[in-house]
Amino acid sequence: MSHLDHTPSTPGKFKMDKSAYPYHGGRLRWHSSLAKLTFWSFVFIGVIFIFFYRSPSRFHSDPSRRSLRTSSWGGPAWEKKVRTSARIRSRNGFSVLVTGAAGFVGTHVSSALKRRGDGVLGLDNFNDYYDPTLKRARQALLERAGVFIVEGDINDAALLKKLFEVVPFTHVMHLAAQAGVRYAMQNPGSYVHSNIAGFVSLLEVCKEATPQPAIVWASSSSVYGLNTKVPFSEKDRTDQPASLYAATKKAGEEIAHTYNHIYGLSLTGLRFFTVYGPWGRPDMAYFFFTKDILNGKSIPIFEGENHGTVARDFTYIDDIVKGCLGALDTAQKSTGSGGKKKGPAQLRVFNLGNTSPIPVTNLVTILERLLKVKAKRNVMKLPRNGDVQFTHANISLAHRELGYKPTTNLQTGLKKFVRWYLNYYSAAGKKADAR
Ligand SMILES: O=C(O)[C@H]1O[C@H](OP(=O)(O)OP(=O)(O)OC[C@H]2O[C@@H](n3ccc(=O)[nH]c3=O)[C@H](O)[C@@H]2O)[C@H](O)[C@@H](O)[C@H]1O
Repeated sequence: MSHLDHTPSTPGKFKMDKSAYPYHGGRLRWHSSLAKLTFWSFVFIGVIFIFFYRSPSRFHSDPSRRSLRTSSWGGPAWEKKVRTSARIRSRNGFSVLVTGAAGFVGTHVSSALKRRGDGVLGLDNFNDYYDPTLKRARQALLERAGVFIVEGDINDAALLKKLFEVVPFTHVMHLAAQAGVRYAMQNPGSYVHSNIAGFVSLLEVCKEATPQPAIVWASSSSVYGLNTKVPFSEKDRTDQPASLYAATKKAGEEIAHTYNHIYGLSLTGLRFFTVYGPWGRPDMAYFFFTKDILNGKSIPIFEGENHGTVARDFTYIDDIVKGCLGALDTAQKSTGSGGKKKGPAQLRVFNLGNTSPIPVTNLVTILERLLKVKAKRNVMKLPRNGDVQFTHANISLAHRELGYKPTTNLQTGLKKFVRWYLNYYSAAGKKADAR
């Protein structure tokens, strides 16, 4: 019988029993030291394996985990870049921290603020929810305009604290989020990480700041969920979200109420309505429809029950930027400092839409004309993926309070988008990467 039969099933309790061996003298001692060496080598390899296997994977596909890893920051040169970027260059200007600055809306808002003389510092984790090269190209655009984007995650409290130590930001334009209605079914953790934990992490640093900044942040038209009353008004119910994305944006509005109530933070939520335009997001329909029409690929066009149309109140990016700047310009100061509230603070929510919902099929027709290519339409029932059948914004409140007045219709806006798309993707022979 081989001595292996004496090996218990739980190796950890394994104890070498010499009596199981018939040999004595030098040979026995040699055998037992070889066995010990073999045993401890396996233990050592096991420990190494566990260490590497358990450590965060550099190639983990879940952006919500990788985005916590931030590149190195700090030091005098880095602080100088931060201060220079955030320096106010116009009388009564603002110093704004723009989170998600390498994103679609973030890039446009940062550029507009910088152009009018505000100080702007960007923060972005450059995750790969969609093509990071597009984010890097936006970053280069902003760098040329004098906007520095710190590479980091809004969940990195130490980094946020450092930024507020270096710059007394007057405002935060919070646009960093996990966007996309349908992706929430594939990666729910990313929505909790960015839209809930990330927002709380940011608010925790803002409430401790002295002075506290005023905060304007991106909510979403999706909070109206399954509502049927149109157009959607800010006072309407928002308790029937159709997607996890919508639920995290609704939660954001409740979290904003809490930090306003306890700490005196001035908070303005903007409910964006399907924003589109140059430098847009490849995961959105107008963008990947363009790519697929050009590539002769069929495009899935959703329709409602009984062939009902699916429509969106598509809103052009330049109009959205005006709404964002109007919200920043009318934001009252936060009343607290160092985490202590000193009086009631402003709390607002606005619809930023175009007030003219357009069926998706019409969007495709406009794209066909602009691209001069016939689309291969694959009409299909609206899948149960978090999509809603229609959105339609009542913007009278934003018009009254922010002076918000959208001027770009879908035909005009898509023409500008297509011009940018053809130029961007042909210029460097870039491959369009839409999710
Ligand atoms: O307003 C918002 O707050 C949200 O706007 C955007 O969501 P949506 O309005 O869903 O935009 P988008 O995906 O471009 O689909 C456009 C239309 O095409 C339909 N659609 C979509 C995909 C497809 O394959 N086929 C199709 O018909 C689809 O049913 C829809 O009717 C942002 O992504 C989101 O982050 C959030 O900001």
